[in-house]
Amino acid sequence: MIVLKLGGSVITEKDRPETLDGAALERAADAIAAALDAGLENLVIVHGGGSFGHHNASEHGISTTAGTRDASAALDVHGAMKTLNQFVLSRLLDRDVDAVPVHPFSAAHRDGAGQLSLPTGQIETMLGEGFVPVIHGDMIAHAGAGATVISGDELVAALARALEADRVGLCSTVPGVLDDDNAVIDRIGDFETVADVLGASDATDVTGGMAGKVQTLLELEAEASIFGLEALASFLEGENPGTTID
Ligand SMILES: Nc1ncnc2c1ncn2[C@@H]1O[C@H](COP(=O)(O)OP(=O)(O)OP(=O)(O)O)[C@@H](O)[C@H]1O
Ligand SMILES: C=C(C)CCOP(=O)(O)O
Repeated sequence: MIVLKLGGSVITEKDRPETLDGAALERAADAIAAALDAGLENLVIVHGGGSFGHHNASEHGISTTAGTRDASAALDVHGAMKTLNQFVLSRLLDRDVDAVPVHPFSAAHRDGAGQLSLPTGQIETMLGEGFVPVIHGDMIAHAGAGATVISGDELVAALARALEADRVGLCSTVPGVLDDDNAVIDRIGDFETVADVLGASDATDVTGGMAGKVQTLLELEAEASIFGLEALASFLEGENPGTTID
């Protein structure tokens, strides 16, 4: 079982609202289709927002903790994420990947303590029937707060736990987590050691950028890799490119 996130920073032009990076998405779709053709099974794809979702959420003052009870604001963010999801699906379908959507707003929620509930029976059934589920960062109902943002990174962690993933990969716009000299850090085992070099995203981002990503992945039992688009094929072939978080 592999849970793979396509970072919004890779598949979109993150600093230009609602702009796809078509060439990057096609490269990612090529690598995924080739891996499936070569026999890869049980792949769940998660994608982030990039320039879809983050700008809308930021304009409405919505984050993972600050919610809204205004349905049109929630649907503005959700709609942007569904638009991006449609782009991802169509590029995969063009390559004969049997990709199908999963929209968290209709399935997941947080309780009053912020604890996430994400049903996965539908995803397991999709996998069992040979589909490739494609789920995305979204809005979800949040008890006491209206609706808040759920990041793709949080979905990756929840899915990795629930599906007992063997491998977890985050394909981002950087070749890994970078140190002060912009060199890729090979392995990260605790937050404190790298806290000084971890920042937010360079672009508008309501879910915490690299710091949030590393923190979420450190809580996972499974090892996770953060790598760039050039290393996606090698990750899908079984290697651990970029930075390993364990
Ligand atoms: N030490 C670091 N090493 C690498 N990137 C870092 C570091 N500190 C901050 N960053 C920023 O983190 C960004 C990656 O996080 P971001 O959340 O934007 O990625 P993503 O998951 O690909 O996108 P999205 O959140 O839109 O899905 C990089 O583009 C960079 O701007
Ligand atoms: C709706 C939004 C903004 C979700 C974003 O998910 P992420 O890009 O993985 O942080």
